[in-house]
Amino acid sequence: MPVALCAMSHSPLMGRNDPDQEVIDAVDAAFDHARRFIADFAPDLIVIFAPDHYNGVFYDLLPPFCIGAGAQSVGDYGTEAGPLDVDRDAARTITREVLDSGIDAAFSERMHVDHGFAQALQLLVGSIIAVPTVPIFINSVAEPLGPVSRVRLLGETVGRAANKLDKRVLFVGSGGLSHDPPIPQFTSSPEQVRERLIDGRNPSDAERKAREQRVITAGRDFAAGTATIQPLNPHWDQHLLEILASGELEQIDTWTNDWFVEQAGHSSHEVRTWIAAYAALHANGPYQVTSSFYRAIPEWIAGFAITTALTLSSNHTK
Ligand SMILES: O=C(O)CCc1cccc(O)c1O
Ligand SMILES: [Fe+2]
Repeated sequence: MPVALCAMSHSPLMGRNDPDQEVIDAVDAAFDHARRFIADFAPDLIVIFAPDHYNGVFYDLLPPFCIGAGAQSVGDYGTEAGPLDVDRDAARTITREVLDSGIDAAFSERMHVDHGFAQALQLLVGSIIAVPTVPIFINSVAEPLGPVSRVRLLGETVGRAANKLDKRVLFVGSGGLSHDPPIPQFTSSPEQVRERLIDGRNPSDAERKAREQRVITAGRDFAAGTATIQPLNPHWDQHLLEILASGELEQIDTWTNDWFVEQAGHSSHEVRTWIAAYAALHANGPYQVTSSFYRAIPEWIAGFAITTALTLSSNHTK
């Protein structure tokens, strides 16, 4: 069965701290294109790779990867809350293949997910329950992180597993590219913040709002040039997009985690979700990027990209 890919940056500052209308229109057009691409492909299943931002996964038990056979969206930043429509059988099949191949992914029957998953699903297919989904968490925020090469191998095995499902599978990656929003680092945080990073589920409405407001304010300051957060890096972003489009994903294996941070900020690790999605596509044969949008958007604290891709064998088949 054919497979396809859509990878996209997310940012909860969309609609909250907007850039010029011209930029919004360009992003809207790129999302319209992605939505049409997905509608034309008509996926039976979405396998979505996304990070978490201390809303669903915490330092009390922090796996590098986790596959959900059931998942619950926390509804941060006004995203849709509640259960995702998870294809439990597909999740178990994929998990077995991943574990058999020697990738020690965690597994959850009730994975808690945040805007990393929900915003992507809402923007691409309208809702967190529009299309049966297998959600795959990739830690991209909470250090320490393992080598990025492992993410490629995870994606590859997920791609092989998806190939055996007898379903039209869309791989989605959600996150990135260069950006450094104000997410606390455990080692440099005071005790009270550490506690929230260890076990911060179910914050009060006031706590959640205060946190969200801090990020929104940071976006305003960043766009005004008065924030201390790291600049976006459009050159690095373009370079990454070129490598992903080339299919030579092993090139990224040599990039160290420190280099990601130096070049593109702490949250650039979120491109792990893109690497996994592209590796999953790659496992199904040579592919072609069919559309690629990029803008550096400081208002959203995001090197913001949207790409779509198809394996050559899925082109023009249905
Ligand atoms: O609230 C947070 O923890 C971070 C929100 C956030 C902001 C900009 C870009 C992102 O990718 C993102 O996730
Ligand atoms: Fe993010």
